[in-house]
Amino acid sequence: MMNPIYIHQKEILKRYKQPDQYTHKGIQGHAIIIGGSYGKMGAVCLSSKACLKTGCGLVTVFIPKCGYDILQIAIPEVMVITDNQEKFISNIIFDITPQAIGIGPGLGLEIETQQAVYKLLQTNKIPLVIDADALNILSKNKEWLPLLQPKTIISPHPKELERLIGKWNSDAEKLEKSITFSKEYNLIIVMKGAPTRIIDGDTIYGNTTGNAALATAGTGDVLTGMITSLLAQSYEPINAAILGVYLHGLTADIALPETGYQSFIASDVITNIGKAFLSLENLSK
Ligand SMILES: NC(=O)C1=CN([C@@H]2O[C@H](COP(=O)(O)OP(=O)(O)OC[C@H]3O[C@@H](n4cnc5c(N)ncnc54)[C@H](OP(=O)(O)O)[C@@H]3O)[C@@H](O)[C@H]2O)[C@@H](O)CC1
Ligand SMILES: Nc1ncnc2c1ncn2[C@@H]1O[C@H](COP(=O)(O)OP(=O)(O)O)[C@@H](O)[C@H]1O
Ligand SMILES: [Mg+2]
Repeated sequence: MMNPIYIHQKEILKRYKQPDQYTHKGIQGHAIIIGGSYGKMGAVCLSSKACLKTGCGLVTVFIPKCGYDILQIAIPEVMVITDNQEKFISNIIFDITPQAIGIGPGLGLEIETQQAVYKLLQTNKIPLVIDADALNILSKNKEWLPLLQPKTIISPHPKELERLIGKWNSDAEKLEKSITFSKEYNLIIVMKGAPTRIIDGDTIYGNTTGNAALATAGTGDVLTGMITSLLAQSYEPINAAILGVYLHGLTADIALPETGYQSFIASDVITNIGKAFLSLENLSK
């Protein structure tokens, strides 16, 4: 098995694209975040806000009806499309053409939601990030995996990964099984953990940022929004995954002296995305 390529500043600066002074929101990418269910609308709030704060020009969410007021009040910059169902998603239809889709945060596992995901995967050609319950839905329906477009990004935490690839007995076996899975379906796996590793076929990237402050509800939902944002801004999927994971970890490193491990929450990731980007800008000068 190959040694990991460690993602340090040098690796990041090779991949980071500086903003164009004359850009406008219409060419900064339009992303859609699909997720939410009754009691888990916070996951979509976090994900969509992180998506905007990572530089995407326009962000739309697709959520069940019960989330309409929540989203519009929590993040006025985000546009909202609702499902016909009140408490969960049952049919994903939207009349926009986004450049990237993030699906899964807070989505739930209702049978109708599972069917809606199936329908989307059957026709979707837009770059996609799959997380949380959308991954759990795939675990319950593994025969749908061949529907995924090449280089779709999946971002499982260890339990979600186990549901997808089965149990492992050592870290080496976990990596081996993940590489086999990545090659079989031609996927990029953001293998979340401490540290997070990114698997693209036989290539393993090891992230170098982040700390235990990230062990708190919703930080994964934020990461989904960040990676989706970079995809919508035309980053290649592997670069969106690498840069997203790096910046996400960097926010926790930047915030730690002020928040300590205990009081850091997922919203603090979002608050510090700006400083994380600025540190890249300073380095590239
Ligand atoms: N505010 C909101 O709206 C929020 C909404 N959210 C939404 O909730 C939905 C369910 O997502 P979820 O991840 O909480 O549940 P689930 O898939 O059963 O996994 C939990 C189990 O996995 C394990 N585990 C996890 N991490 C691990 C690790 N690093 N290392 C090892 N094990 C680890 C651990 O298992 P254990 O160790 O207990 O066996 C744990 O019990 C999803 O849609 C999500 O988006 C949340 O994001 C929170 C904020
Ligand atoms: N001890 C840790 N050190 C570094 N990163 C961590 C640690 N614990 C969790 N993380 C990171 O926090 C995020 C948690 O994601 P996830 O489990 O999906 O959370 P949620 O579903 O609540 O949003 C991942 O990016 C993971 O790598
Ligand atoms: Mg998660």
